[in-house]
Amino acid sequence: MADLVHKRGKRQDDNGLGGAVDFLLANARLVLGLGGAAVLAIATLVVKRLIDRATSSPDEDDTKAEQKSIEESWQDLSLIKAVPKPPKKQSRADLSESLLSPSGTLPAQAAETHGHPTSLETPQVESRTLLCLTFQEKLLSYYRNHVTIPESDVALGKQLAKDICIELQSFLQNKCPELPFGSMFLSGSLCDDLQVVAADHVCFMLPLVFETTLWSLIPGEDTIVKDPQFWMIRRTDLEYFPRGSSPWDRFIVGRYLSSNVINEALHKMLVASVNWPAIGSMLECLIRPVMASEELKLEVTHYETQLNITLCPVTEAGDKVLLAKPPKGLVENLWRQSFYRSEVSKLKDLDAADSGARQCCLKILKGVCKNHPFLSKLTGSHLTHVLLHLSETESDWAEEALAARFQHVLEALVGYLETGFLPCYFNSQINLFCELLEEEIDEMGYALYSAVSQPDLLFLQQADK
Ligand SMILES: Nc1ncnc2c1ncn2[C@@H]1O[C@H](COP(=O)(O)OP(=O)(O)O)[C@@H](O)[C@H]1O
Repeated sequence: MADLVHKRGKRQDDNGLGGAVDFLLANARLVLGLGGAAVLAIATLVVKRLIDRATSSPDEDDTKAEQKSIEESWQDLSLIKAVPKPPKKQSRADLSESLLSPSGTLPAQAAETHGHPTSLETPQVESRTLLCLTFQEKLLSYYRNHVTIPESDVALGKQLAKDICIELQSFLQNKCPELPFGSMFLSGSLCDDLQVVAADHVCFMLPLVFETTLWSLIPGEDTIVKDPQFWMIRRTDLEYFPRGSSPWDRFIVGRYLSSNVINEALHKMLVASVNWPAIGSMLECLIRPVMASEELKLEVTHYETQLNITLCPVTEAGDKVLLAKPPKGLVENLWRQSFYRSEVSKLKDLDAADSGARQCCLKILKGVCKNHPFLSKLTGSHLTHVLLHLSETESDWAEEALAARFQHVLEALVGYLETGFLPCYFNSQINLFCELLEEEIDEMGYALYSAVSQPDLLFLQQADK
């Protein structure tokens, strides 16, 4: 009984909070204007959902509660939408349908009609077209003024990284001459002209060379994780070539080469063995290994320049590139297949073939996501795969179609977030969203859903930062 009274009391509190949030949302538009209200609404909705989650009692029907709160959230969002409210209740599942419905003329469609105006077009469509033209200009100006990094900064970052890379390679060779490392090299967006806003991070790829006869790959689907993005590296022929025959045998757990044990050994060396102060003073910079990090990271300060370096142990097996980067909080022996090289070269090839603006579109999106309160978990890799999927159905990637394509990417992203599944372009069984939390997916969904009808919001939130 006391329990029931407690629950009732709690529900009343919840209602009070929910009512206050709804009142706030309904009135924000009057006080703050549309843009301000939208920003406030997204933030408020996330808080509301967190409150919902935190206060919902465990014995409630979880599925029902989840469905209701998603429905309410989309309804709340319709309070701030610039486009007319859809006639029926919106749910997450209806979203892409309504975004793509012919009755709700999209800015993207309007942008495409711009080049071919017909006398039948209503003034309403023309004014939308005009809006989109302005948006195209805004995108290009954002690209020039916020996204693009001065060449001198890129060159400085690369030079600094190269110098540190040489020092680290020679340390590793001296410290562990028995381990067959390949030549360490610089990689990532800084080297592929795909970095945005600031030249602030780079990867050191450290190749691990294995004896092909002693190691074999086990697909992730055949392991307990059942995920095709991950692989295990199994030691074979232990009967004929006992433990110790391979220099990598000391990193075996069970019969498998442990990515985690290799990372731990390297972490120890980075933190305790490398003489960073000496290397730093020689290169006129301050180098600090990051202690509490799941990845192997170095923070470098060189006058005004800040550079984050990630050391990525990597091995190639046939056409596969595997990183010693196990899935978060799961089996430690796993190796992650990286599609970085394939995705970047595919994108560049497509642009080269039709003088397309895919890379420009990608960089604008990366710029937007980089400092966005809810979108920072969307990586360059996620965005690249969305662009590659979209390139299958959209053929016009000329710069003049940038606003339309940008809009389409936002819509496609909302669609993938709805299902919580972003298929890898090179293997549709792999879900590139699989490591995102449900809350993160929801937050991104809200932010992008509102951005579809008001893409300016994305830039507004940047300016506010
Ligand atoms: N040559 C490579 N081979 C395999 N994976 C790579 C390579 N270069 C980079 N990566 C992976 O790609 C990820 C993204 O690279 P990064 O430069 O951080 O791109 P972004 O700026 O888009 O985040 C890195 O974390 C790394 O794991």
